[in-house]
Amino acid sequence: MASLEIDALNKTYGSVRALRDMTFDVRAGEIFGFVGSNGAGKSTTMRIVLGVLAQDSGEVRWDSAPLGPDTRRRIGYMPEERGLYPRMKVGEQLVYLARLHGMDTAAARASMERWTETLGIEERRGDEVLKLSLGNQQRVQLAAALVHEPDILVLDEPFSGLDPVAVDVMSGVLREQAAAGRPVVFSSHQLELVERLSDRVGIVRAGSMVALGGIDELRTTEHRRWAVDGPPDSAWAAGVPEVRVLESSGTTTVVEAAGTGPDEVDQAVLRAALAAGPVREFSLVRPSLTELYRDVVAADVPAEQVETEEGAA
Ligand SMILES: Nc1ncnc2c1ncn2[C@@H]1O[C@H](COP(=O)(O)OP(=O)(O)OP(=O)(O)O)[C@@H](O)[C@H]1O
Repeated sequence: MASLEIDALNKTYGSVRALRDMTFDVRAGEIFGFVGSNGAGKSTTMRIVLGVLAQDSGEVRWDSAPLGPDTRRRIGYMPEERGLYPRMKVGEQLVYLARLHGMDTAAARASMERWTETLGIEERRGDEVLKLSLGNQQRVQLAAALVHEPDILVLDEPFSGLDPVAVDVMSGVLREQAAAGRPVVFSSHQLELVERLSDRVGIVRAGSMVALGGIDELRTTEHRRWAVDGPPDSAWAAGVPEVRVLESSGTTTVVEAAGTGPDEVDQAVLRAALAAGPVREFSLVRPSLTELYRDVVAADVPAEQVETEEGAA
């Protein structure tokens, strides 16, 4: 099945190096969460995919072929800066956008009706966009990305500013789109949401991809921690080589293996705990995406990026 490949993109704005060899792929039928701090390069990458911005080098491919204007027309894009006509009515605007993408009037109208219903804004079809709340404007923006029935979805912060019900509606739509075999890439700073929704996640720092994979994959490779519910204090853990106590509360002790540690360190932990008393629970503690993100993003940023960004400020 076709996938969207972002291959070694580089982009410089004056003295700011926004992308350095940005590389990842979004596979057919998957939701890819694109995360990174402000200014990391997410919007720049998405704009290059859309062709609204040109890269200095690198390539974007769909189904192994470089992306051209025809394929780009098959992308549903939600730009960060949003792009609706504020004085145009919601329904007319969506029909107009669908027509621009080549749909005939009847299909455009049917698609507008379907998406406004799915997104809960059918009552607002006759209203000018600027009269809508911010959250409803965002629902219209998603409808605008979907109304021409695209094959690929590229959404820049689609969840920002949405209430929990709207987040659920939007998440449901993204899941359905992926289930229909489309690659879906979205950026967000809401890491719990990204963790819940994404099949794979890419963490960007200073214009490069620094961690990439399924959530479980990322969580198991970075940390080796165990929670033990058993002996009443954590003294038993002191004697286990290469292990330190992270937390201790009541009968629960959380320990971490130093470095990668030997493979059988979990067995050594369990044996030490059992030697001190009965163990009721022994489990691997997996870090959340937020913890992983902090570890990865807080690592040193290349000096060049810091200098150029300060220089540009
Ligand atoms: N039009 C532009 N002119 C000059 N510099 C720009 C321009 N657009 C982006 N940049 C710079 O490029 C870098 C990457 O910005 P980009 O908007 O891609 O980041 P982002 O990851 O989307 O950030 P955010 O999470 O804040 O939206 C930043 O240093 C930014 O200041």
